[in-house]
Order: sequence, then structure tokens, then C-alpha cells
Amino acid sequence: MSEQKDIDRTRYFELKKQLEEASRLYYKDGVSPMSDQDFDFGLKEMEALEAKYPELRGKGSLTQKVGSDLTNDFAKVAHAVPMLSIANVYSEEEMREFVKAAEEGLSSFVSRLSSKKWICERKIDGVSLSVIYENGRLKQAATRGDGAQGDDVTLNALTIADIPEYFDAKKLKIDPSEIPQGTFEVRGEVYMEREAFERLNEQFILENKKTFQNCRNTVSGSLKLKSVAECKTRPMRFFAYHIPQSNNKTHEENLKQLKRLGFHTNDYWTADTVDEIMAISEKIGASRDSLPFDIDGMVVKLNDLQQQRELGSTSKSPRWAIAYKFKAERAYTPLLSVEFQVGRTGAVTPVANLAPVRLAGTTVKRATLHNFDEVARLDLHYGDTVGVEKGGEIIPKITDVKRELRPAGASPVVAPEKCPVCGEQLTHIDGEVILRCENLHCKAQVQCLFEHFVSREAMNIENLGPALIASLLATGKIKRIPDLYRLTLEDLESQERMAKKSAKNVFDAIQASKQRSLENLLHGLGIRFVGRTSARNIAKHFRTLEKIRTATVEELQNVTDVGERIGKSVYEFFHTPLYTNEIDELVALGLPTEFKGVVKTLFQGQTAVITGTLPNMDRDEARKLIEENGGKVSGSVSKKTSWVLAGEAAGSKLTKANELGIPVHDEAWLMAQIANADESGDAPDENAGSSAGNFANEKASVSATPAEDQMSLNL
Ligand SMILES: NC(=O)c1ccc[n+]([C@@H]2O[C@H](COP(=O)([O-])OP(=O)(O)OC[C@H]3O[C@@H](n4cnc5c(N)ncnc54)[C@H](O)[C@@H]3O)[C@@H](O)[C@H]2O)c1
Ligand SMILES: [Zn+2]
Repeated sequence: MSEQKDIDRTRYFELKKQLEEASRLYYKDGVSPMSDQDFDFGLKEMEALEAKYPELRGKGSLTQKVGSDLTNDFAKVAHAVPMLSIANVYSEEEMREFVKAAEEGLSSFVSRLSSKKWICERKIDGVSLSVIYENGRLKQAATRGDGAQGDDVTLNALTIADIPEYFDAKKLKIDPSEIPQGTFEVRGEVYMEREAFERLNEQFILENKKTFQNCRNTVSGSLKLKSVAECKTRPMRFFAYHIPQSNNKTHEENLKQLKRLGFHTNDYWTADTVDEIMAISEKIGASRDSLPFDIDGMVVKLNDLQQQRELGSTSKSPRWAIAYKFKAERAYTPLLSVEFQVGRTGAVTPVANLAPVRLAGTTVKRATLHNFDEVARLDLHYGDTVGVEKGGEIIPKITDVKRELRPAGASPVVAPEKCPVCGEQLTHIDGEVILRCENLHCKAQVQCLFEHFVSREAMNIENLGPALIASLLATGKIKRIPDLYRLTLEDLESQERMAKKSAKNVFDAIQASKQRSLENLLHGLGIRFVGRTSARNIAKHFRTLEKIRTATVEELQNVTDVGERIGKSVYEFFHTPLYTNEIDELVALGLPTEFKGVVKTLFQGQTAVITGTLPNMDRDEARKLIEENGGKVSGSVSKKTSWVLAGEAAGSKLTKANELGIPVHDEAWLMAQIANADESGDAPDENAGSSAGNFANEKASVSATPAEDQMSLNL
């Protein structure tokens, strides 16, 4: 193999790995580990390498298929017309190439439409959705999925007020004959306004939940919520922009039809030449900051639907449309200093303080440097003039250094050896590029440890959010975990902005957490590598805390899915005097030392209705059982009801359930469900990582950490 080929191949596989991982996080977890532009440029580089070495191009290559958002949580539905991506360009030159190729691919470009050849629209940064109407009534809504089939998210889509449930000719002031008969599919973008997104994140911070990075990611996470009730609290909106099987002649007519049917449609501009297209892109770009929602560019589509059909699509995107994406803006400014922030998980992130500079409508004063490999790659020196970019909503980053402007005698930025917060020696773990402080009692992490301890998957202490933890730490009311259980009502009431009633709620929640099971405590302790599942497996295996404390590494390794790494970590934890003293205290304070085997997620996300007389229990008992297992009980049957628990002499509720096709079960079914779940004893794990962070797992995982820690940068 030639040397160049070797280099190219190495680069290709490096890119492939990086982009596949980014794609997975983006579509499945709603996280953007890199900027969209970096992703797009990486993909273009892969394409170029595949063109050079066709043997590299597999059918499953990212360059050949759309990124998949499919999950196991929803039924799959096939798309009558594939839902594709849109190819993107970043420059006028590429736009010219696209337009030229499209026009050359058509037999009759000029003749069919003498003007309005192209339609330009804003490219809204959300998530695409297919909505199907049957004789004017909404029947189904699905995500793009892998393009061929998507997740059926009908119930969640129904929470979006912009999506009509049916077309009412009278209300719409249209002729009844305009209501599409038979199957009518509408495609559009679900999005969230910036203000709603910010409010939601503020709420999440108060509730001790993980925040979202940007509007798009919030929407992608919200559409996939298993609880419709929770989905309702996420104010999403919808723009319709496409009718895949249309009887109209042009895209413009489609947009007008959608509008008449009551959909919000995007503003659009018509163009005949590339010059006109570019002028429109200028206009769209200039208005970007004044819009209430995020856009990431402009979509240009052939107006004539016959011509669209003539050009067709590749396996990934139509040949009749292109996305002209905004280039990340870059500005140059002097680096004033570098701060080393210790994140919630102990990761040390270098953050640059910059001379303030205007960039993409905001003033930038700080930028992330990600990690020390990045600092080395940039060859960053104090006093350097650096380039900063803001891609999408992502925190600004430093892209390059103007070497020629470096002051004489400038010293390089180097990684600290000791934790800037606690002074502990920092470590590199298992080839990670990330430097960490591993001292669980480091002040930077104490906040994190408490947040983790009270999180839903650990001790589930509601109402004790990050702000209150910070305040309790600052006032010295808590230093170590056992202190939580010694807090008095007065301690809580004395915190700033703490109403009497809230203080009581928190106090009660702390006391109530003593009733939880051993695995919750074990998980909450933040033992390295011990996530929710391992904690549960270990607790289930040994049944009591005492047995875990005295287990050998070998005995620990007998537990399902516990290997040497976890075994050793648990053993070490329980043989470190600092921690064992703490455990003794916790035990004395009445924290759970036994595995109770309660499954709390059996009915999670489900809403039940109880009706009639049950043979062995009264309704209140049934309600308690359902609620204890994570379900909700509602008083009336609606489309949102998951199932009905019916007994003797059930009346109208049962009739209604049958009408709506909602499953009806009896008491024996309920008992069998609960018995089954108790026996298998395992809470399903799909939720891992979706709620309050899994401290131990994050520590062990490279990929989850940078995004996590970026969130706490306070830029
Ligand atoms: N940051 C990351 O780590 C990361 C990872 C993977 C993918 N991505 C981003 O996702 C992109 C791929 O996603 P994609 O396939 O959904 O493509 P895309 O988002 O770039 O473009 C296609 C989509 O645009 C949307 N759209 C918005 N307004 C529209 C309009 N007016 N008309 C038509 N469509 C409109 C539709 O949902 C359509 O599916 C990549 O190019 C990259 O930018 C980012
Ligand atoms: Zn430290």
C-alpha cells in the first residue's frame, strides 16, 4: 500500500468512527457532540475519500443513508414515500454547481416554468415529522426514523397545537370540497421557540434535571417522550412544508394549500437564477437573530413538481433540493487568560477568557478549549490572537491561532498537575484525553455528588435541586452526604428564597428517601464505574449492605455483569476509611441497607382508569398499586388513557374505553403484571442517562463527558 493511501485510510476510519458516534448521540440521545458544520465538513471529507477509494464506500456508510432516530419505545410505521435528508452546501460556488447539475438533469427546465423556478425557504432547526390524515382526520404521526420507517409518535404529536386534529371547513372558511379525502400526508418541521426552550431549561435546573443544549435537541428528546403528559409540558410548534403525494403542479401551490388547511407555513421567496438565490440567502441570514426560533440556513427547492419527479432522489436526499447552510462566523481576538474548570464529573476543562468580540449577534468573552489535546493542537500561548467560532447554538470554540501575532517570549498554555479546586493530583484515565480530579470530596464535585445522590435513579429526593444544594453547601449546612439527614426544618427554612412550605416538602422528601431500597443507596454513593444497573445487580445478589461490605473482589465478580474493574472499585470503596466511616453514619441514620426488589417503572408513562367493583381490593388500593409502580390514575377515559382496570358492574367508562379501542384489564391481570415484574426484579434500563445524570457512568465514559461538562461552563 502506498504511503498516501495509508494516511487516507487511517483518516477515513478515524472520521467514520467520530461521525458515527456523533450521529448516534445526535439522533438517539439528542446531544450534539460537535458543531453541525464540523459534522458536515467531516462528512464531505469522507465523501471525497470514498470517491478516491470506492472500496471504502459501504451501503451502510453515513454518506449513503439518513441518520436514524429509531428507538425501541414506539411502534414502527412504514413511510409511503421515503423521508430523506437534504444535501447541503456552504458556499455560492457549491450552490452554482448544484443548480447547474439540476438544470442539466432536466429535459425541459426553461420551457415548463418561465419564472419562479426555485423556491427558497428558511431552514428551521427542528425535527421533521410526517402527519397522515384520513378523510380529513389525523390518523398518524411518525418521525423520519431511518427514512423507510419511522417511530409512531401520534400521541405526542397531538400535544402540538399547531397540528390540526381535523380540518373544519367552516372554521377554515374553505369549501368542504377542499378537505382532502382518502389519505393525505403532510410533512413539516417540529420546532421550539427559543424563549420556550430557555424557560424549559430554567425549569429543569430547578427540578434537578439534565438541561438540553439547544432547541432542536429539546424537540428531538420531547417527541420521543414515553409520557404524553410530560410531552404536553414541552411547548412545541409545527411548520408544514411538504406534501409528498400532491395533485398540485408546483411546490408553491402545495404551500398555499397547506395554509388554507390551517397549517403554519414558512415564508418563501421565488428565484430564477443563482444570483437571486444568493441575494435571498443574504436576506434570510440578516433576519436570523430577529426570529423567535432557530434556523440553520435556507432550503432551495425546484418549484415544478413534475421536474422534481424527473430528477428523483439518491438513497439519501432528493436531487431537486439543497440546503444552503450558514457558515459559522469567525472573529479574531486576544486570549487574556485560561481558566481550568473542574466539571461536575471531575473533568478539567480549559476555558479561555477573551477580549470581548462581536460574533453572530452576541458578544463573546469566553470560549471552550475542550481538553488539553486541543490546547496542544492549537499550540496555544498566553497572549495569542485566536479565532473564535460560534456554530449554531453551541458554545463558542477556539479554532485557530495567529502565530504571526504571537508576542515575543509568550509562554505556552500547559495543563495543571493538581486540581485547581482541591489540590489533588490530576489523572488521565485509560487513555482518555480528559484530565480528571478523582477526589470525590473535591469541592467542585461535592455539588455533583449531592446532585447525583438525590437524583431520581439514586435516592430520589424531590425538590432538592442544584440551587438549594449549592446554597446548603455555601452556608455550611451540608458538607458530606450524612449531613443531609441531619438537616433540620430550621436549617432549610433559613436558606435564601426558601418558603416555609417548600422547606417542609424538602425535609419530608429527605426523610422519605430512607424508605428506598439498597440499590438506590449503592448507586447514590457515586462509587466509580457503578451505574444504576450494576448497583441493582449487586444489591440484588447480596441482598444486604453488610454482605456487600464484607465481600471479596472475587465474590463481587460473581454478580451479573460485574467484572474485575467494577469489582475492584466496589471493594476499594468499602475499604477506604473515609468512605466506611460515612457508611457507618448513614446506616446509623436509618438509610436503606436491604434490597427490597421494588419495581417502580412497570407502568411508567401509562395512565390508567379504574372502574367498577374489583373482586379483592377497593379502588384506592388499586390506585396505590398502580402508582407505586410508576403509573398514573385518572378519573375519566380519553384517548390518552393507556388501559382501563375494570371490575364488576363497570358502566360508562367501560363503554367509552371500548369505543376508543382502549385495552381493558381485570384485577387478576394487574396482579400478574406486578408479580411478573417483581420476579424478574429488573427495572428496564432504557431510561439510562435520560434523566438526572448517571454520575458513575459518566465518569467512566469519554463521550458523555465533554457535552455534560460544557453545560456547566457558564459561558
Ligand atoms: N452536531 C452533531 O454532532 C451532528 C451529528 C449528526 C448530524 N448532525 C446534523 O444533522 C444533519 C443531518 O440531519 P438531517 O439529515 O436531518 O439533515 P438536515 O437537518 O441538515 O436537513 C434536512 C432537514 O431539514 C429540515 N427542514 C427544515 N426546514 C425545512 C424546509 N423549509 N424544507 C424542507 N426541510 C426543512 C427537515 O427536517 C429535513 O429533514 C447534518 O448535516 C448535521 O448538520 C449534527
Ligand atoms: Zn479536585
